[in-house]
Amino acid sequence: MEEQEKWEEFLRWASEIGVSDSASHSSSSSCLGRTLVVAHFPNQGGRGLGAAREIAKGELVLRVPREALMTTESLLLRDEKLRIALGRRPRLSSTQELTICLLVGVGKGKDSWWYPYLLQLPRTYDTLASFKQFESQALQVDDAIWASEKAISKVRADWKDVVLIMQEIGLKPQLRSFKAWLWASATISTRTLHVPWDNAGCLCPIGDLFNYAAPEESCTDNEDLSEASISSSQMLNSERHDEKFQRLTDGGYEEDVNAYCFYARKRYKKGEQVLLSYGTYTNLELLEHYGFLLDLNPNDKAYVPIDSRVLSSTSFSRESIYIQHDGRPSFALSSVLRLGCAPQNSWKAIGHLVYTGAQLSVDNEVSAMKWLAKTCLQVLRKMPTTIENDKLLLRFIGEMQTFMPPVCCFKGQTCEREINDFFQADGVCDGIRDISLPMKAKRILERWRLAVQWRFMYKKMLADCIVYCDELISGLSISNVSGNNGKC
Ligand SMILES: C[S@@+](CC[C@H](N)C(=O)[O-])C[C@H]1O[C@@H](n2cnc3c(N)ncnc32)[C@H](O)[C@@H]1O
Repeated sequence: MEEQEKWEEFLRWASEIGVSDSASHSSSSSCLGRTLVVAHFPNQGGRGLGAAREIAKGELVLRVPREALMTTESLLLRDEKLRIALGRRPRLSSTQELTICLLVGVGKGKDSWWYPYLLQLPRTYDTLASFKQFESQALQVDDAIWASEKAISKVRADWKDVVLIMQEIGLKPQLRSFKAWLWASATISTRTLHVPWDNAGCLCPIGDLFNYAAPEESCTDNEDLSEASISSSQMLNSERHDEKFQRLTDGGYEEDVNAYCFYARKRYKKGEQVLLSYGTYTNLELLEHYGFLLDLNPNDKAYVPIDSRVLSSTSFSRESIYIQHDGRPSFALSSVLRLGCAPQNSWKAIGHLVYTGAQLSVDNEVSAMKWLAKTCLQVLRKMPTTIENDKLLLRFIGEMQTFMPPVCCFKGQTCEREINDFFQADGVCDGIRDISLPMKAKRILERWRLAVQWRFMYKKMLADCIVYCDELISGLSISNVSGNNGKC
């Protein structure tokens, strides 16, 4: 079957089971077309859902009935043998169960009820768990390397746990392999949506085509519902779901209608991509769970080492002490630094002031900012490459992704060693012919690009923090001098 045919078959199947982008009932052969269309958005997730018309903020844009959702429960309902096998293993995690169920579903081929949906799933993913040693090392920052190594060993341990069960239930050897497990776990990690009855969540046909945008803090007034040109029934829906604007995600399972419902988080023009917030994630978390990064992520964070004595003398959690995406210290980081730069014997007495976020004194503020700038600089200096090196390397990787320049092109470049390491990495040179890279090498190249982009953005946050601190210090010094002048 041609790709187009498979796709139309999928939309027909979804329409027949009640998936719809329209509030009014329709017997159309496609579940989309009235509010949403599938389109390609090269810089924002590739395949995604675009607005088929102007969409008002708060409007219901898609409804996926419970029957269409692929969950462990719905899969087990259709497979008694599997239900009995899993029933005998109560120690499996809900995600392990769903992963096995998904592989069993894939193994059924055309006999699976979800076959048209399964055919549309991506073949590969770039989540941290799929990183090999070369890509993990390319992250350069210990915490990030550790996160990727942890993700890799977790997915392997989960697989080892269930190999016997998969054999027992007669899963074909290629579906029992680690490669298949990695694929199924990444499918679940990147595509499941929350449901109240299962921690593993659900796979939601059509609903999982929404690409991600980070949640915004507040919605602008000029996008108010009253201005939107929506019908009264849509308005009713909008009013009913007013509270959803306050939430971090804009879709959810609704018991009263037995369906997963998705709402527009803002007004969309025709043709614009309709995006969904899966939650608040740093770039490392996005990479870990979804295999991509945002160039501009308002929730990104960089952690710097802090003296444990200062840390333990406040009640701020370690997670709250970070540099923000724009280089500014978080409230907790500023507070902790102010305390750390004050004499230790005064910590108890000034603790309450620190929690209010107030500056203690100009000198204290300058010391805190100096300490932060110095720490960022030390961290940057310890990195194997600079921001400029990474920028250049990203350019080279981009070029290598479109055409393969001869290796001698990189001779003498600062990133020559890392490029050589790429060619030494497992699988890159297998089957390499003149200028075209084999598929496996292209996958490694993409994951390497993500790793370099991640470390580049991490370093950029530290560099921006230095600029922020320097500006603050000079501002404070000027006002201090003029203040002193005034006194004199
Ligand atoms: C739920 S799926 C969204 C649909 C997906 N693009 C598809 O073709 O099926 C989530 C995946 O889409 C991609 N994605 C989503 N939002 C993205 C974004 N803003 N930028 C880049 N990739 C994104 C990532 O690969 C992610 O794992």
